[in-house]
Parts: sequence; C-alpha cells; structure tokens
Amino acid sequence: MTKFEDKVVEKPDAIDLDYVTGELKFCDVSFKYGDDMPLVLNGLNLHIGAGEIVALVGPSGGGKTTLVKLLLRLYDPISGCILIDNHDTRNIRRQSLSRHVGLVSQDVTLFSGTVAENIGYRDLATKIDMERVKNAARTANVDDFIRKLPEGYETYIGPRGSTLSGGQRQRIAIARALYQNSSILILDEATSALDSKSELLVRQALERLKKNHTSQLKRSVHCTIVLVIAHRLETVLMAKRVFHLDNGKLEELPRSTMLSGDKDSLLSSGLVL
Ligand SMILES: Nc1ncnc2c1ncn2[C@@H]1O[C@H](COP(=O)(O)OP(=O)(O)OP(=O)(O)O)[C@@H](O)[C@H]1O
Repeated sequence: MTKFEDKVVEKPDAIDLDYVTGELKFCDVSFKYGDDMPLVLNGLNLHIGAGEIVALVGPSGGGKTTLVKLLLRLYDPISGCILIDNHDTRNIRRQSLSRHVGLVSQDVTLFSGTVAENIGYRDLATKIDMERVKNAARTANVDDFIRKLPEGYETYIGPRGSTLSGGQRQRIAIARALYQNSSILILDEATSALDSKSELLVRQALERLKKNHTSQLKRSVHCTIVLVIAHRLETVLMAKRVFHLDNGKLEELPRSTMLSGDKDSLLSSGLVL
C-alpha cells in the first residue's frame, strides 16, 4: 500500500506546520477514483483527538487504504475536507505533511544505508542525534534486534531494507516516525502472517506508544494519534475506539462489541483474525 501514484498539486502559498498537537478531522469527505466510478468514500466523518489510538477495520475493498491516501494527500476529496489541527491538508506543504503523518507498513520504504540513517532520516542532511535514534528504537521495540546486528546501529541494510523481515522493517519505521515526531502515525497491520513473535513485538511497540501517550497527555505536550488498519483481534482491543469502513460508509462499533464477552462477534464477522 505504499506504492502510491501522486494526483495533487501543491499550492504556491501552502504552509509549513512546525508543531502539531495532533488532532485529525475528516469532515463529510467523499471520494471516487474517476468520474464514471462509484464512490469509495461517501460523506465520511471522523474526529480523532490528540493521543488517541483508533482502529479501522473493514472488508477488503472497503476503502481503508483510500482513506489513508487522502490523509497523505495523494488524492484530494471530491467534496469535504481533511483537517490536521484545524488546517485543511490542501493548505499544508507536502513535505510538512509527510513529516507529521508517519506511515508504517510492512513494505514501508527503507533505503540502502545504515539502520541509524534509516531511523534518523529527518536529519540525514544535517546531523543525526544518536541518543534520539536509540530512544526511538527502544520505544519501537527494535533496539535489542539492532544491537545484535554485526555493527549495531551502523549496520548497512540492503536496498529497500531487503535484508530485514517485515516485522523488523515495520518496527524500524515506527522508530523513524517517533524520531521525526510524527503527530499522526498510521500503522497498516500485516495481513500476511508475520510470525507470532514479530507480531507480538510490533504490538508491544504499540503498547509502549500508548503508555507514552498517557504520560504525554498528563503533561499536555505533543501527542501522537495512532490510526491502525487492524487485522488482528489483539490489536483491535488495544484501541480506544474501533471504526468499521465498508462501502464508503464509516460506522463506530459500540464499545460493547469490543468487551471480552463479545469478542466472538468481531471474530465471526471475519474482519479480524
Ligand atoms: N487507483 C485506483 N483506481 C481505481 N479504483 C481503485 C484504486 N485503488 C482502489 N480502488 C478501488 O477502491 C475501492 C477501495 O479500495 P481500498 O484499497 O481503499 O480498500 P481497502 O479497504 O484498503 O482494501 P484492502 O483491505 O484489501 O487493502 C476498491 O473497490 C478498489 O478496487
């Protein structure tokens, strides 16, 4: 889902957002891929507050990836708008948007370079802060793995991170998003089976983020929204709210569906594994 084509033009007066507290709103967003094509998103409304972890579930083709493409502004809605901290994404510079919205998926783009460079990517042209790299890696649950590599953080990873497993790439991508202080983290959970240990490590990384959020919320500082495209019940249960996207319509699942007694209904829906 990371190999997107680009369909929008940046406004000459688009702004840079220095600091984002982390609040995301989809306001009545509709979208279709072409004039003669059906609506993929139909009057969608979603408000995610700073520091929330929200899960998005839905059948294949339901529109989850499309929603993310619009958030990253690879396409614009045909009507409605998407706001980050009340700024319309159409008025934000693309570079700024990609700094504040971190996308983490199994096939996330890592480049041929050291692990430290991949995590500290934002400062590649200046000076990478190694303490910050290590802190980010610890939170993302990838520090132990990196330390065991032949040259630790200075180990070269092959083109597109091809020497790493999907779960390792995903955790490095989480560390990169943490390093660059992305206010919105989109985690596209693997549909293909990661081995259960890798899955657990990614989930633990999410748990750590959740703890960070709680302490950040208490201190009222910068918080990260995590929007997870979830395929596993355990991940869904970590989220504060769960939304079901099907046929262009978004519906919040009642809290009771997520309570342990009703886990079966989520499982039997076939939406999660
Ligand atoms: N580039 C495109 N051009 C035309 N139609 C598209 C394009 N990308 C997606 N679609 C269609 O839009 C609908 C929603 O697709 P989308 O990829 O957003 O679903 P999804 O919920 O992410 O599915 P999955 O869980 O399988 O990744 C589908 O009917 C799909 O065929």
